[in-house]
Amino acid sequence: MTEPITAGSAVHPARAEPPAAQTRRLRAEGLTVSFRLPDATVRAVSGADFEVRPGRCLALVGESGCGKSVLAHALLGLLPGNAEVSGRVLLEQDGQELELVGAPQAVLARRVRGRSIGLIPQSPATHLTPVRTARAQLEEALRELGAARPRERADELAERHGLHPADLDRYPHELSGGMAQRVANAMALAGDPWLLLADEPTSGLDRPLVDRAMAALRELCDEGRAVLLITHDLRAAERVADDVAVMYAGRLVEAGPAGKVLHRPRHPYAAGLAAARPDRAFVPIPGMPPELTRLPDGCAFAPRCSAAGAACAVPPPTTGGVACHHPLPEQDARGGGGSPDRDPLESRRA
Ligand SMILES: Nc1ncnc2c1ncn2[C@@H]1O[C@H](COP(=O)(O)OP(=O)(O)OP(=O)(O)O)[C@@H](O)[C@H]1O
Ligand code: NI
Repeated sequence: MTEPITAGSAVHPARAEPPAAQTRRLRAEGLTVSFRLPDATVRAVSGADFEVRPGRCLALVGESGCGKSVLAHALLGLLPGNAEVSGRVLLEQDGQELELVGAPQAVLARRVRGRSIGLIPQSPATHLTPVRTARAQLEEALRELGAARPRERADELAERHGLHPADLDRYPHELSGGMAQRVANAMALAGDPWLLLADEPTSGLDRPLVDRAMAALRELCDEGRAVLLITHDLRAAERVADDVAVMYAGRLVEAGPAGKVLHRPRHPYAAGLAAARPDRAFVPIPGMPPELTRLPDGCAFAPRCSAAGAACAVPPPTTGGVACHHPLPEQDARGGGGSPDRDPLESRRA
C-alpha cells in the first residue's frame, strides 16, 4: 500500500500496483561495504537497511562522498577487488529469493545485471565508449541480452526514450547532455529490468532537462518499475520520490515517506540538508563530513550537530527510521500539516 500522502510533499496519486508487485522486491539488511587500503579501511557503507518495490521511487540523498554510488554498485556486484561486502540484499522475484551479497559473478551477469536491475550510470556521456556510435553500444547490449532483432529493438528503444533512431548513429561527443541521458536510459532498459538504479542521472544538466529526466523516471515508476534514485538534488528528489533515505558518512540516518523526510525531517542532519537547499534558506551545515577511514565510534554527525551531547558518543539506535539520540520532535501532519506555518524548514518557494 502507498503511504498516506502528506500535504506539502511531492504528491503522487495512488496507483494500482501491477500484479507482479507482490512478488518483486529488493530488500537490503545491514548492507556494509568497506575498502581495504594498504594502511587504512574506508567504511563506505555501514549497516544500510532499505527496501525498493515496483511502482515506487526511493531517493537516496546525501553529500558527495557519503557512499551513495558504492551502495548502488554493491547491489550489482560491481565493486573492485578490495571491497568487502557484508549484510544481506535479497532480490525477490518470480516467487524466488536471490541473495545478491556474495552471489557469483556469473549469476549476477546472467540473471541480475541489465535483466532484473538496470543501472543508469553517473555521467552517462563519459560512460559511453567515445569511439563507437550510440547504436553500436546499444545493439551490443541488446545482443548480450539475447535480443532477437537488435537493430529494430534499438530503434524502438530510441523512440521510447525520446530519441530519433538516427540519433543513435551519432558518436557520444555528438550527443547533447540530454541525448546522452536518453541513450543511457535506453541502455539501462534494454533488458526490461523491473528495478532501475539511477546514479545522479541529472548531474550537469540544466533545470529543464533535470525536470524532464525526473518526469521520465516517474513514468517508469508509474508503469510498474522500481527506481532507486541517487541524487544530491533535493528538489529533484521531491519531484519523483515516494520515499527518501538520507545518507551521512555511509549510514542511513533518516528514511521514510518523501513528504516527511524532506519537509519535516527529524534527524538534525536531514534538517540541515533541507535548510541548505538553494531554493530554501540556503544555510550551509557548518563543518565537514568525517573521513570514512576515521569514523568516530558514536554518531558520525555529532561533531557538526548543535544538539549533540554525551549520549552521542555511542552509536544511535534507529527508531522510526531515524538514527539519532535526540531527534527533532515529530510534527503532527494532521489538520493542515505541511502548510507553511507548520513546516519550519519550508520557506515558501516561488
Ligand atoms: N575502490 C575504492 N577504494 C577505496 N575507496 C573508495 C573506492 N571507491 C569509493 N571509495 C570511497 O568510498 C566513499 C564513498 O564514495 P561514493 O562514490 O559512494 O560517494 P557518493 O556518495 O556517490 O558521492 P558523489 O555524490 O560525489 O557521487 C568515498 O570516500 C570514496 O572515496
Ligand atoms: Ni556517486
